[in-house]
Amino acid sequence: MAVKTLDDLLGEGVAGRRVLVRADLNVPLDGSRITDDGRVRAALPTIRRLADAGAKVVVTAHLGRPKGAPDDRYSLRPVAERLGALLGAEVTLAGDVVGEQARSVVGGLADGGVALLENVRFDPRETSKSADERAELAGELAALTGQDGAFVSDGFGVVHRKQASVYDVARVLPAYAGGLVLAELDVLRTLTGDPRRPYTVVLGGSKVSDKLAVIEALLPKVDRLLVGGGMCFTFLAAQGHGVGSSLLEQDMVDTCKRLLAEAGGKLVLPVDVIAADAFAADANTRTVASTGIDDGWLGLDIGPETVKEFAAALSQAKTVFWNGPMGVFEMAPFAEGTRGVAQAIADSPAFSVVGGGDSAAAVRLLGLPEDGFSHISTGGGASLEYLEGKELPGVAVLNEGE
Ligand SMILES: Nc1ncnc2c1ncn2[C@@H]1O[C@H](COP(=O)(O)OP(=O)(O)O)[C@@H](O)[C@H]1O
Ligand SMILES: O=C(OP(=O)(O)O)[C@H](O)COP(=O)(O)O
Repeated sequence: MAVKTLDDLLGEGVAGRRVLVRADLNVPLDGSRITDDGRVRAALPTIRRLADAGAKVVVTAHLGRPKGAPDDRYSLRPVAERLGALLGAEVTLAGDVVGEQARSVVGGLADGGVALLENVRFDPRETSKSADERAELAGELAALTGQDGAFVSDGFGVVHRKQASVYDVARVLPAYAGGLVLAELDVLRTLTGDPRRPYTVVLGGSKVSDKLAVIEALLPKVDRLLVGGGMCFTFLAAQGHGVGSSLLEQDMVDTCKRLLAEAGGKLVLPVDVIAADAFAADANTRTVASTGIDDGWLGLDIGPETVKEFAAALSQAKTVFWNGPMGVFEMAPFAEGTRGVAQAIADSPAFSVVGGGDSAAAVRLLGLPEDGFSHISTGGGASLEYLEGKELPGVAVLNEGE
């Protein structure tokens, strides 16, 4: 049976009904200041359509990776304010996830009103490995919507997570795919069929163990895999090079050795890096060969020779997918690698997709031309897992409906 969509739900009529929307509002923050609100903007159309149709919209989302307990640093307060400002209507933030405050805020919603529940990862059941615990939270989220509630899955960036507010809740409430999820899948589908070649994938960022697992599946599908960012140091260590205090996934070193052997010349690593003596914008820095980062130093960006090599490979490509910044672009001394690679993609006529919260933010924050990319996706890990051919739990569950 085909997935039911937001259009189907609107066709059924939502006036006066409480509709739970899972959005991905995981925005980059500097303290409590949102540095890029791309994900909030991407969530607007679905929320707006439901509110305009008279639904009482209850949004649930996560921010960062808190440890399953309330933590003010990860509060969605700034997001509620931004969402309200962009909608032009007040968005009340419930002070908890499914507790008394959530029930009271949701109970007080008028038709067309929007409320945001506090960071769903404050509840340990959200990310629990126990299906029973997740189902319990899903039941409590569903209960907030009352008798004729519905669930709209619109957090594309999180559909690869088998979590209570993404997966389990869709088994309890009538579930519908939101416009953002459908639009993202439409674009990514074009990359899985028969991409124009050479097909070059660029990987970086800091979610190293998540993404190392993806490389194995991607290698046979791509012509070139350029690896920078925090990703590259486990590979450099696997080649026997010193990586100093750089981001390193020690227990993946053997996997990286195997991947390097399997990849032949397809997998391209940096030849130089910008090393720093501290993780700070005012650290001392030097450009060093990637074959030798001294103890006490850490690689925080790819170097200028690497940017040239990556840019040359990208200029040949006909299809490009990029996820993960090449360095700690949030600090100016370590932004040039990301800027150089992003510019090379923007300059190339290839069909190009950039995915990921931080990668998309980098494009905007570094002032690159957004129209240089064929598509800017809100999901990094989700896009990668889709391209890898993996089933996305948050999408698969929508197919389970009656
Ligand atoms: N060499 C590095 N060392 C540490 N962190 C890095 C390095 N390169 C990039 N990063 C960090 O990676 C983060 C983004 O990673 P990730 O979440 O995997 O990307 P995305 O959100 O685009 O999927 C950025 O905050 C950036 O500072
Ligand atoms: O930022 C996200 O993913 P991304 O960094 O892969 O784009 C999503 O909000 C998912 O977050 P998670 O990787 O903590 O589950």
